Amino acid sequence: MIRQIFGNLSCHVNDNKLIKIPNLNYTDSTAMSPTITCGILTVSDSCYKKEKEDTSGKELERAFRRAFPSFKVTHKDIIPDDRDKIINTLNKWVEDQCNIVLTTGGTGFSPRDVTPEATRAVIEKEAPGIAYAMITKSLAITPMAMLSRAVAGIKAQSLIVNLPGSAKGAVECFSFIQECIPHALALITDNKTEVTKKHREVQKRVSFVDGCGPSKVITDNVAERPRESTYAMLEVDEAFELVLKESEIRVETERLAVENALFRVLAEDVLAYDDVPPFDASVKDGYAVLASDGEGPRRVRTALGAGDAPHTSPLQPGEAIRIGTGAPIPPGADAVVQVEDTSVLRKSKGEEIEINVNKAPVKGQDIRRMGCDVAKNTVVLMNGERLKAPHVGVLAAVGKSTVTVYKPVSVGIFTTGNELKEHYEELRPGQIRDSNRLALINLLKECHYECDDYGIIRDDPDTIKKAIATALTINDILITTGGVSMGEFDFIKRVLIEDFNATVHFGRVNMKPGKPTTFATLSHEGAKKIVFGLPGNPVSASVTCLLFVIPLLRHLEGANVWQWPTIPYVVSVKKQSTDARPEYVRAVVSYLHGKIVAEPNGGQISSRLNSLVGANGLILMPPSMIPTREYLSHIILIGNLQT
Ligand SMILES: Nc1nc2c(c(=O)[nH]1)N[C@H]1C(S)=C(S)[C@@H](COP(=O)(O)OP(=O)(O)OC[C@H]3O[C@@H](n4cnc5c(N)ncnc54)[C@H](O)[C@@H]3O)O[C@H]1N2
Ligand code: MOO
Ligand SMILES: [Mg+2]
Repeated sequence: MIRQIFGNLSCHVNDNKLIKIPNLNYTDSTAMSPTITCGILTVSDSCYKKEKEDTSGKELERAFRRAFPSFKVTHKDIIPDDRDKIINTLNKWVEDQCNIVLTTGGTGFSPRDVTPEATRAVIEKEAPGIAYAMITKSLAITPMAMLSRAVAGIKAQSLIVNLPGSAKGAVECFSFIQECIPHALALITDNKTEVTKKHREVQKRVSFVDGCGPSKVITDNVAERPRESTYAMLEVDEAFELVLKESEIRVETERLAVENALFRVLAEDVLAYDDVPPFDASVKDGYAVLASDGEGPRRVRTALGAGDAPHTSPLQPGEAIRIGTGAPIPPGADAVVQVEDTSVLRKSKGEEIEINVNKAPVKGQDIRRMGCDVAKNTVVLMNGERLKAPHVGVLAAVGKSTVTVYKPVSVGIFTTGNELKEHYEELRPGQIRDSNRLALINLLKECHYECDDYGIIRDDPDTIKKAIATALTINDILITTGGVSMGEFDFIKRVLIEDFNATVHFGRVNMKPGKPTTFATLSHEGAKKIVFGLPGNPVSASVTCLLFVIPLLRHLEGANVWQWPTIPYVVSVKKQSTDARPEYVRAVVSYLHGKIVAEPNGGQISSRLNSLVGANGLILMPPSMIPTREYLSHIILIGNLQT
């Protein structure tokens, strides 16, 4: 059974423990007063006529509320692509003192698209930087972004921003500018306290950044570093949803000879060039006969083996043609009688002259009809299927010599830590061997992904910055390990934010192991890049690679199955630890006497990589405060089930 592994995890959540900060990448200045108000205006002929649902307006409102829980959406409307109507509505909302008006729709090239023109007629000052930011960031996702004509500007104390008409485009563009909205509004409304605070923040050199969310902590000084992480603790399923949502990058395809395509994912539906088999063929070694002759004697006219062409005149009543398995059925014959159901009546010089059919044949018996395995011009394999041995065999059978497959995204990896040495080096006091790099590179290899190795990087912001820049110039996805928790040498998040202007979508996940798992996207040299900052503890690094990185790689590679298979499993809740996180227990899972049995694979401390040696499953243990003794959970199968 294959299904999404994270689908049912939310039931394991202890709500009291959740810190729900839905968006991490803005400053929601709740301290600003009075309450900021927003209007969301959908400009669309078809939505106005109710021919289409207004998903863009709804999604945008949702994104806005998530980003700014303390702001109020006071105005909403759907109007047609009509210049005067747009102008009137915008003017009315400005008069009503809406602080920010987001429009969606009418920004493109079609004749009816007039939102930018109407907006320009209303605003007093244009804010081209906002439109520029949206276009630049969108270009990293799609070249279509260059077709946007969106305008942003200020009238009185209102900021008006045009967003694209598609729900995805509108929400995406909003996410690109949301960070600056509170400060923009503080400036427009002349909120001096907020403005000064922000200016001080921006000018200060950032040393400890933990979180870029509401309680962004900025200090030069270790004694003032945050005592609590300011990253929201996301549930695993929430976090993975974000990974999927935020990881849209262009995936290329290539054409490969079938013999080199093992484990690649098909990027086309494959049609059979030929019928398989290409002719009616015998299923047995025996005699091609006429069923209507019933049982009794047959004169053996000739013989046909596999590979022979059936160039014989049609079979006559009373005749048989000796036939081999896979040989073409001769014209006229309508059944095959296996040799076991016959006896020899007459022979000459070792050749059969006459045989007896001992059992009356049935019409069609032991004949494999042309195209019965695969019919010509039908789809035999579908886009998204990963090619394993039988797939390659089927491709060969239907006469396919090359196939279009997706190119796997390119991945790079480095580990961080001043304590780390290569596995072949001598250790000095305080040093340990780097096990994460080889474990992860080989875990990826097991899943058929190659990655570029950038070695061990010291815990130093400049060195980390250079390593990230080098890797992201070559790779689309970067995996790092270490340096993502609360320590004074944990620099990964800080470098990503400060030096790469990355959006850190999450920096903490409610899971054991793997709590400080970090996921960020950024634009580097004009292209969108993805960074997984995995925790340094060896088990944490491997488990989070299994649960986040590998499913994403499969998804990006176009595979229609990207999650590990799961099986339902009842766990007995014995432990009572203070650590409330749901735990992914490394286990040996077997099928014994009709039952699934799972044994934890020794000590489960996050440094003990041996817990993964021989483990084929991760038992999801509920958080320790769940009071029941038995709990229906599931096992994630990361290897083959033992029997
Ligand atoms: N005050 C807090 N401390 C820690 C927390 C926390 O919430 N508050 N979280 C703990 C958890 S959970 C984890 S997991 C780790 C993650 O730490 P980092 O990602 O910052 O990783 P490092 O500090 O660099 O290293 C942690 C640990 O792993 C060893 N390590 C690192 N890299 C490798 C490698 N390539 N091969 C082998 N071993 C490696 C390193 O020596 C450390 O022992 O943070 C906890 N702390
Ligand atoms: O979450 Mo950490 O990964 O416990 O060791
Ligand atoms: Mg650390």
